[in-house]
Amino acid sequence: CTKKAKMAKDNTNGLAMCRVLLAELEAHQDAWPFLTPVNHKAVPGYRKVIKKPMDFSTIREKLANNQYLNLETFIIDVNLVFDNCEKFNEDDSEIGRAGHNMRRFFDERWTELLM
Ligand SMILES: Cc1ncccc1N[C@@H](C)c1ccc2c(c1)OCCCO2
Repeated sequence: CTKKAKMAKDNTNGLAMCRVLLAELEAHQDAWPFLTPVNHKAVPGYRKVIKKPMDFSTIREKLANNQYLNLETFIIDVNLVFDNCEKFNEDDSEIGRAGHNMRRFFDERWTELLM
């Protein structure tokens, strides 16, 4: 088993974990604000404030197009969803709370799967 073969196996395992984690994020009851791209026509100011929009359906598309090298690049996009949420929404708002709940859920799940 060469180093390269081990790396390839790790990436395969990592990508399998991305699929499991994404399915769980999409199924979460607090996922509703994050399932599709924010329509900037329906949300004034969003396009100006949020430089790198991201949502679960875009992550699903990127995963299907093999655009994630490994688990790490996937985690970066998921965290972008939650960082955008914190930037735009008050902590004490429906969407803000959903974002905090989803981030906590995600952090707990990927650390469980990895440890
Ligand atoms: C994650 C996020 N951050 C900031 C604003 C919106 C969103 N999510 C989008 C999908 C959304 C959620 C609720 C909405 C909405 C759009 O349409 C405008 C009317 C109110 O209802």
